[in-house]
This record gives sequence, C-alpha cells and structure tokens, in this order.
Amino acid sequence: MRLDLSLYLVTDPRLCAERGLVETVVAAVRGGATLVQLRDKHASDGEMIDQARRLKAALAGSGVPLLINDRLAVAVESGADGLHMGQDDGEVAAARAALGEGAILGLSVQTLAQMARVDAERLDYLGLGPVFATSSKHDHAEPLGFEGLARLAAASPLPAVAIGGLKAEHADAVRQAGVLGPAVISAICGRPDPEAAAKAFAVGGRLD
Ligand SMILES: Cc1ncc(COP(=O)(O)OP(=O)(O)O)c(N)n1
Ligand SMILES: Cc1nc(C(=O)O)sc1CCOP(=O)(O)O
Ligand SMILES: [Mg+2]
Repeated sequence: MRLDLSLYLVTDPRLCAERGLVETVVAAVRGGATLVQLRDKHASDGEMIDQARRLKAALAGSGVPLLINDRLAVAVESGADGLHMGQDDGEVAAARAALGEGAILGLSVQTLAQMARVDAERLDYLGLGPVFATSSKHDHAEPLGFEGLARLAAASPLPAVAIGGLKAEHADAVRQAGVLGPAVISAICGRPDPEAAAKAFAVGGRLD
C-alpha cells in the first residue's frame, strides 16, 4: 500500500474511548489523515488483533494503511499493513523478514547516534521526536525542539515524520524542519471533532 506521511494519526484507546476507536479513526481519515498507527500499551495481543481487524475493515477502500505499534506478532496475525518499532522493540531485520518486502516498517529515532545506525535498506520511514514534551508518552526522551528536529531530519537517510506535543499550528514548522509531516495523538484523538482537528493539520493550522 502507498506510504503517504503527510498526516500520521497514532491512536490512544483512552482518548478515543468516548467516540470509539473506529469512529475516531474514520473521522480523522475524512479530515485528511494519510496513515494510521494502532498504539495500545494495555490491550492483550488478542484484543489488539481484534481492534486491528476492525480498523482494517473500516479503512478498506480509503488507501490509508494501518500500522501496529510495537507488536510484530499482532502486525503479522491481524493482516495490518506494517509495524512501527522503537529502539527497544526488537530487531529491524527480524521484523522485515517476518513482515515481508511489501509491508511498511517504521522506526523511532531520538538522537544522531541512533540515526547513524538506521538500517535504511530494511526500513521505510522514521519517526523523529519528541519535538515537545507530551503526556501521551510518559517515557519520552529529551525534547528536540524545531532546531533539534531539523538536525535529525537533515541526517536522515529516509523520509520522516515528527512526533511529540504537536498541534495544528506546528504543522508548517515541522515540514520546514525537513520532515514530510506531523504524527499526532492528542491533538486529533483527544478532540471533540477529530475530522476538523485533522483538517486543521492539513492546512497548516488554519481552519478555512
Ligand atoms: C510515528 C511514531 N514515531 C515514534 C513513535 C514512538 O515509538 P517508541 O519509541 O517505540 O515508543 P512507543 O510509541 O512504543 O511508546 C511512534 N509510536 N510512532
Ligand atoms: C507515541 C509518541 N512517541 C514519541 C516519541 O518521541 O517518539 S512522542 C509520542 C506521543 C505523541 O503524542 P501527542 O501527539 O499527544 O503528543
Ligand atoms: Mg515502541
């Protein structure tokens, strides 16, 4: 499936709870989200496989791929379009071997030292962050700010997104820093109208 990093929605079950996961994601895609990651730190593998299958069905025909956070076995078993891995989420080579060449595989990078070790042959994109401190990830690294983000993006051998504390008004600045788009949890999932919230990112923070 085609990888478009313009606006990457990462889900949070707690923030989606009221509206429901599927409805939140479908609304965000209507608003312009181009890629979706199922991220749930508390669900069992079985629950996550079930969520992933429901999301895949809801996204059918949209052209928007569904990736799984952290869990290779869930990505394989659910028929998702790929996996997002962090620095401590296993071996990139093993994930690529299990998922196959057609899957989308992303990796988080927080430092230039990590960037120097990126396996560009086996990965498709990088997630650079956090740009700002965020309560959506309690164990996040030291915030990069826009300057740190620009330094990482300039060193990246792969297309990248920025993540961490991003709001619609930051969309232009992160793109100017050298990534293809923002990756967002709370500023879309946590909003009463996820469609309008996603639209605001697509137009660089302006709702017009
Ligand atoms: C697009 C994107 N970028 C970075 C991350 C963070 O991944 P990781 O460092 O493994 O942290 P967790 O998300 O697993 O807490 C991401 N999920 N997505
Ligand atoms: C999932 C995640 N990864 C990060 C990283 O720095 O790698 S920051 C983060 C949370 C992003 O959520 P919000 O958009 O609500 O700030
Ligand atoms: Mg992870």
